[in-house]
Amino acid sequence: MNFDQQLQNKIDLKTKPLKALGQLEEIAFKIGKIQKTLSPELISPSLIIFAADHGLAQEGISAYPTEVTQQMVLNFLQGGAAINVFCQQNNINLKIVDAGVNADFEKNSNLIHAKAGYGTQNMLNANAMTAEQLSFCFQKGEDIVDKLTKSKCNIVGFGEMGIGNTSSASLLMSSLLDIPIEECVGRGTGIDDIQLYNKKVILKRVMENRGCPNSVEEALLFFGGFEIAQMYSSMLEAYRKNMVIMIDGFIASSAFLAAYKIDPKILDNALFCHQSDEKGHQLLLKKLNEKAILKLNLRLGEGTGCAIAYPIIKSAVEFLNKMASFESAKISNK
Ligand SMILES: Cc1cc2ncn([C@H]3O[C@H](COP(=O)(O)O)[C@@H](O)[C@H]3O)c2cc1C
Ligand SMILES: O=C(O)c1cccnc1
Repeated sequence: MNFDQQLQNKIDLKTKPLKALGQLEEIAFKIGKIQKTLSPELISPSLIIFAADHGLAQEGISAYPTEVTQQMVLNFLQGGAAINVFCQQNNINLKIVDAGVNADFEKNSNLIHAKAGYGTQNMLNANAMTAEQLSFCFQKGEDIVDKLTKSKCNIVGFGEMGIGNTSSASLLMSSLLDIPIEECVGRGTGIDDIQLYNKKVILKRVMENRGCPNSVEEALLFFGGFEIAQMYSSMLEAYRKNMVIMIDGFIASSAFLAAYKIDPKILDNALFCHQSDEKGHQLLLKKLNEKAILKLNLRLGEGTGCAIAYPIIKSAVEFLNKMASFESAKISNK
């Protein structure tokens, strides 16, 4: 029996009808395969929120003002956001990264300073970032995950905060998958019909003004943001370090899509924690041929889908390690 067969056999011989633990069995198989063991472990689960501002937010493409990005970073540091509550509930270690917020923050042990600028450029008039800023983001994203693995962490989720970033995510999705932008644009923080119409017009104009990117790097350079570029390189580094990678909603998935375009094998390490209500996410998952763990109509970001799905992921590992087999429990198998 090869390793895959041994792992499947261990799952199949648990005291349950064949396949009766459904998607939990797929998760257990995936994690066993990542860690190349029949007895996988989840160590020091962590979640990193990348925060940054977006120049395009000046164009009225979000329901909320840009100051909310910096205000939410303070909320994360004070423990008051949704992600704080769910991370605390599930013992997930949380770090916040200032990837390029339009404000300066006081030193804080939970805040990582990785500022590429005070927000991206307005993409209508210029590339979101310079080549220097992009390579800075790549370096920081890698360093952050590298440091995390020093604490033996082997499972990491990625979240984000940045008013206007559903626009970046839609532009990345449209350009990387060659799908018309209309199919990739949604209501983000909850814009109304008129604002949605305006958002589509603006994003079409961005695409005309920037042109068609010739590479993943160029797509990130054109459409940003700093938090998405850092998430992208962090995900690739997490893959190189063979971690289990938890993917949140639409925005995190757009960063993942960019990473996938560079190295499709990253899919082997990824768990899509939930299907966001943001239009575009369902199609993105379909294009990757991936099924999310949860569908709770969340449309928040911050990594909340990862933190909520984590106990389910843990259940998959627990049943694989702790459930009796037909043989050990002396139960008749068919
Ligand atoms: C209070 C508040 C908390 C948030 N936490 C995440 N987002 C989410 O909404 C933003 C994306 O939506 P859009 O592109 O429409 O601006 C991101 O910051 C995302 O993380 C929030 C948004 C708000 C207003
Ligand atoms: O799915 C997401 O990541 C999302 C959706 C809406 C707003 N912010 C984030």
